[in-house]
Amino acid sequence: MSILVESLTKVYGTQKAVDDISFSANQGVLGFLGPNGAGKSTTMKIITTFIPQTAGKVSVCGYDVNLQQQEVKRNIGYLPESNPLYLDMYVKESMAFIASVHRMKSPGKRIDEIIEQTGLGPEQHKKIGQLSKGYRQRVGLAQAMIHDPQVLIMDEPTSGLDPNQLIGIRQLILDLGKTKTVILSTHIMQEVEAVCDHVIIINKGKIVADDTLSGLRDKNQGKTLENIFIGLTNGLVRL
Ligand SMILES: Nc1ncnc2c1ncn2[C@@H]1O[C@H](COP(=O)(O)OP(=O)(O)OP(=O)(O)O)[C@@H](O)[C@H]1O
Repeated sequence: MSILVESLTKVYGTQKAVDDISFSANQGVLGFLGPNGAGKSTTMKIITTFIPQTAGKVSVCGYDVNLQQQEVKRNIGYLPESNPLYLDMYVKESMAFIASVHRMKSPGKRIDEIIEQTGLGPEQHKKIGQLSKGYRQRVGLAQAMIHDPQVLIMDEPTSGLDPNQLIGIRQLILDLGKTKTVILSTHIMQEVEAVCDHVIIINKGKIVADDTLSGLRDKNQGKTLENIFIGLTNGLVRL
């Protein structure tokens, strides 16, 4: 199992952001959905070792996020929601920097490969600060993928992109899901329909649906994914 989350809870002060959730993920694209404040980013930050949990157990490729952080980081790529980038660095220079953080030896070939894969070729000689939002997002993706991790966690990777760029990034996510485990957090239901095999819906820190996209549709015949989401996150339906 690539990702195993067991009875995970996170409390910030008096606020319970994640409340005793369990799920697993394997190769493919898992859509991680929920309304604002549901606990998605918190869960992703725990899986990627950025913050500790209050209770429960999380492992990535068999490695415990608390006890084996280096192994987890080696196996995971993370594109956070507001992705911090070094605006003064050139695209290629930034890739080389991230490769050095991962202690990659002779990363030149891999950098060229990832620039090609993320469609950054035409912009690769620019500074990150000179890039459009969509291309900056591609830089973030390229940085998350440079060390070829088995697991990729993406927090709203297509927010603010134009329709052409959206298609490009979605295709990339779809391709990644053929060999890797991808967790994709998004508010765009069309995107979920386009790329996800498996869907988890979280509401107020609790999982209210965990199913394949087709399973979810079968159980809610005639409803759009948007209506299923609204029903589940307003407490009207429980699966
Ligand atoms: N550092 C923090 N300190 C206190 N409360 C926090 C902190 N980070 C998140 N929270 C709270 O935890 C809850 C879950 O937040 P989280 O960011 O995980 O939600 P989300 O599902 O990612 O939302 P969104 O879709 O808006 O990004 C929210 O009520 C939020 O205010």
